[in-house]
Amino acid sequence: MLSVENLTLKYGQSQILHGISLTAEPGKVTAVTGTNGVGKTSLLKAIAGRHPYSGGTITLDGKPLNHLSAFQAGRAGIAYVPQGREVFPLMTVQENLETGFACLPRSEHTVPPHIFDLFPILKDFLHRRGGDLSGGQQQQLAIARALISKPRVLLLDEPTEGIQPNIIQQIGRVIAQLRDQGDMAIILVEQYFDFMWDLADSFVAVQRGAVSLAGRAGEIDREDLLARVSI
Ligand SMILES: Nc1ncnc2c1ncn2[C@@H]1O[C@H](COP(=O)(O)OP(=O)(O)OP(=O)(O)O)[C@@H](O)[C@H]1O
Repeated sequence: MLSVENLTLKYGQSQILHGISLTAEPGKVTAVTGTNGVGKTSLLKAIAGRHPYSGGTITLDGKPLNHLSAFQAGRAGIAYVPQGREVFPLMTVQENLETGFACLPRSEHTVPPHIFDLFPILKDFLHRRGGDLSGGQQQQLAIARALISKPRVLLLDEPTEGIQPNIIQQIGRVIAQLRDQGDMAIILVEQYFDFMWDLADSFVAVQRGAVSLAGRAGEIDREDLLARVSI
């Protein structure tokens, strides 16, 4: 289980996260939602070692992850799918997938076949350049690349942003499949309300860098949550 406690984060003098706490359990989707600029991406970056946090703790299965670098976080089992996907446009799909090997020992540098069961289109397009894929295909590639390291925690930052509806559905099915495997904790940052409402096992609403509402599916009131994440 990933546990974040009282996390604070600053950009220069400006404090963005004011003591965020959440837990993400294996086999569950934890949705983090909120309007633009409340600090959702900053939270994921802190967990993924992409930006230093100024206070609080992050633990994985009880073991503190003390201000890890992105590489160390990857080695510890945390994979991050950034907002905007960050696919390398001039590299092929195969080469993009291979960048996911960075945190793995050389003996494990193979793309597991189940990646192509989840995303068959990537097998067909292995030799296409990343930049020639559609937005939805790039999103699938970005998730597949993150899965290469067999993470224990998968961080997804707005996977539906700018994606056509049929691919959104497909991405939803993949997230549900990964959740149902039972061994991966998934943190889904998402503003597409119905998508995350249908998928998540628990919810964390963030307002101005702090948690304003949190609870499990079934316990949380839909309208209450919706009101907190709407402009
Ligand atoms: N590198 C940075 N330097 C300074 N300020 C930043 C930086 N990155 C983000 N911010 C600011 O921090 C705040 C939180 O940004 P963040 O991207 O974490 O929010 P968010 O909830 O993910 O928003 P969005 O949904 O628009 O991605 C915003 O006010 C943003 O302008």
